[in-house]
Amino acid sequence: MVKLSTVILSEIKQKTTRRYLREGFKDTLRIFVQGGAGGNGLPKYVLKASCSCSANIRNSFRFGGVGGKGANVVAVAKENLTLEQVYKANRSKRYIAASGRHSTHNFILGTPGEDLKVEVPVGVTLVTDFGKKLGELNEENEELVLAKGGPGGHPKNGFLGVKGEAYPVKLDLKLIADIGLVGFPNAGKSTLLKAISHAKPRIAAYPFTTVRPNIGILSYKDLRQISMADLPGLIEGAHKNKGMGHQFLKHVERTKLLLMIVDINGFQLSPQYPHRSCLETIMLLIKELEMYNAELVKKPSILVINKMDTEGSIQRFEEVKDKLKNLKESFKDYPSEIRPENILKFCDIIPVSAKERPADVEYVKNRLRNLLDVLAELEQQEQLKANSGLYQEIRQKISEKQPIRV
Ligand SMILES: Nc1nc2c(ncn2[C@@H]2O[C@H](COP(=O)(O)OP(=O)(O)OP(=O)(O)O)[C@@H](O)[C@H]2O)c(=O)[nH]1
Repeated sequence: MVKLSTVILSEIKQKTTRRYLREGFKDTLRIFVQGGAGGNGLPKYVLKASCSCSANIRNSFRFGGVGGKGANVVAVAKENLTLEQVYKANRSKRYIAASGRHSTHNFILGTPGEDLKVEVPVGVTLVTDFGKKLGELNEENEELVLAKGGPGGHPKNGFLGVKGEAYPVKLDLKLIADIGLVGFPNAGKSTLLKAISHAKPRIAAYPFTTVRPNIGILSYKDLRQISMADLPGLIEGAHKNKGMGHQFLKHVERTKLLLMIVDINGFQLSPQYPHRSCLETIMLLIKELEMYNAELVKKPSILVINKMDTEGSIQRFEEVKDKLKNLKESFKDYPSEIRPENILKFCDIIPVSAKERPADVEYVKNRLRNLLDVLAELEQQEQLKANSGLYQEIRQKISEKQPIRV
């Protein structure tokens, strides 16, 4: 018995001691929202002679007084707010809006409750427990009604105020960055982010130093700024929920460009795991992206091969260079469990030393900007095309209705 409990306890202990799992970065928060109840109406329309309301109002409500509408719970997006701050501001996580006032002889029209505003970070998606997406808030001061207040009591509902909507809502924060930096632990993501931007990520010679996404800003001479998010914790088998699983991959969904970074020497998570070569690492990373969301693989991407200052790196790069040009062919002999079905087409493959060679980092920085500029131009052209179609349609409709008189 004693032995059994020791075994169970030691298992529990093992499961909870991973440091990187305990750190407190919140990118989801579940709250409970409830709209206010409507106030009761006044069934009797026998209004006192002393009623202070005007004859007009009394006339309009001669069938009885109407209760005030219950208040809504409304989410308001705020920049520079984190989900931790939302949680700390209200640890109960319950947001219950005020009820509407009852209708009285003196106040036939009950006063509606005042909406309850919940400040949430910009970039949040709001989903109910039933999987219904209420909406997204992507701009400062954008608002979204989370739970509607109930209508006040009136003749049609028997003068009884109706309860407001009530349910739990999940706040799902997706960082909004132009570039998403993905790679297995120790590839040099933090080192590159630090060298390329003003971010101050933690860097150490062991995996999982980064436990939360870091955002760096790439500043250019013409004052253009580009944001880059370092998304940590991705490991082989993340789709089976290993490590932090795909916890941070959702942030990639909103980035315009993927920057995949691998160590030229490959990667080994721990002695229990097989050593993966640089090519295998790329394959596994694509597989993980694909397992999370096949759409991610279609994103424009750049591949950075890091640690090109280490011994034997040049020779290794020479060996792998040609294989990188035709990934489909290079991956074909691997077993299907680790081989992705879709192949990511890199816009560029850049060998660098993020730690030792600032010129390499500068090159990556400029290349990223070029690519984002090209993407923006393409997007603009697409939009113009779509708009010109729309304008033509509108013009045609107008001319059909009002033929141009010459
Ligand atoms: N020789 C060499 N070492 C590098 C280079 N880039 C990073 N490193 C080292 O590799 C180790 C891991 O670097 P990080 O930048 O922390 O790697 P990471 O991908 O952010 O790791 P996680 O935080 O675990 O996700 C550190 O010891 C770095 O100093 C490089 O270009 N050359």
